[in-house]
Amino acid sequence: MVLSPLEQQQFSVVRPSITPTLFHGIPVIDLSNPDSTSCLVKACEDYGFFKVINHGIPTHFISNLESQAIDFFSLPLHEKLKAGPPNPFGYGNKSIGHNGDIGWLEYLLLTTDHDFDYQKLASGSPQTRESFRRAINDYVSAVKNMACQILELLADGLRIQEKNVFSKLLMDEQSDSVFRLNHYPPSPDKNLIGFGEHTDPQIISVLRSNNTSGLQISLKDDSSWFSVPPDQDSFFINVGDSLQVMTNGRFKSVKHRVLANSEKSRVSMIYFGGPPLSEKIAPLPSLLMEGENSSLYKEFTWFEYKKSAYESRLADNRLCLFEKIVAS
Ligand SMILES: C=C1C[C@]23C[C@@]1(O)CC[C@H]2[C@@]12CC[C@H](O)[C@@](C)(C(=O)O1)[C@H]2[C@@H]3C(=O)O
Ligand SMILES: O=C(O)CCC(=O)C(=O)O
Ligand SMILES: [Fe+2]
Repeated sequence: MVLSPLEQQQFSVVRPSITPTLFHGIPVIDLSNPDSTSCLVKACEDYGFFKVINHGIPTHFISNLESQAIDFFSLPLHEKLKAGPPNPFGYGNKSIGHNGDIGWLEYLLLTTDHDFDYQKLASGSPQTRESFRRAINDYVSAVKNMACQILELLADGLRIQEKNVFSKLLMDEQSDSVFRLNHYPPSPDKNLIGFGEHTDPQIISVLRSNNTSGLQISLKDDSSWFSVPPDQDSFFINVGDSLQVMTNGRFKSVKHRVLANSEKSRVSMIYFGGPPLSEKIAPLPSLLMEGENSSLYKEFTWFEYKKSAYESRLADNRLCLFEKIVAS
């Protein structure tokens, strides 16, 4: 990929100024260990981010999808562009969202229901497209089940009676979940931003990447960045804005970004578990203090939040529009 003069200007604006530190303290959750619940809750409170091992997702679902994604991204640009633009779903190149954000990446943004027209997936035989579609479906179904398992453990850890209070939103037929394949080619400059800083608007995000570094997280209100050592055999989980609201701020929606790598390409696959559009998002009553109106957020529907989020720039604080003004 080559940058146009205009893009060069835009990219120079997003050059990071702080040298990142490798973060070795990432909570590691062993999903095969029945005692992991309290560590899970703590990880969501402290960081809104953790790594999952012993997840039980078949390795071939991951490797099959990764190799088909690489085949797709290896196609000539004019073929890939036939699967775009991503409004809302399809192939995108450097431009992220519709409000001027750019990054050193190309991607495929897909619905997790059957709305996406796989015919758009560029050249190749109908069999190639069918096999790509099947690889995506197998992977997404497995990862969605894992996300639900995690959400049920979290509800349990928060002593919420209704164990599926979060997971039912992803399991709902109308769930507005998204799947994304990102490809960051080796960059001409090691300080280029691959995917600018942001929080994910949904409930939970499940990220898997190859062994190329680049993901960074920012902890709590600190503005310094920590690099996440890549691990292609594990999954990384982000708490999204909606889960922060449903837990009345107890869980933190983690700020993250990706720096491009000047030596190797990075391929990531992310499932964003979201609620149905009509779902009301508000702090769960059992997490509020009894007898007091301690809710930090105004109630909104996922449709309202998503609309507002998609009108914002990546780095904007999207939740502040929905925060209650607390009298001092
Ligand atoms: C700049 C934008 C891209 C984004 C929509 C938005 O207006 C703000 C949120 C962005 C984000 C971040 C997480 C996911 O990658 C994503 C698909 C999402 O739901 O919200 C992207 C959106 C996008 O790439 O369209
Ligand atoms: O590609 C990655 O590793 C992360 C990308 C990301 O944060 C996103 O797509 O929302
Ligand atoms: Fe993200």
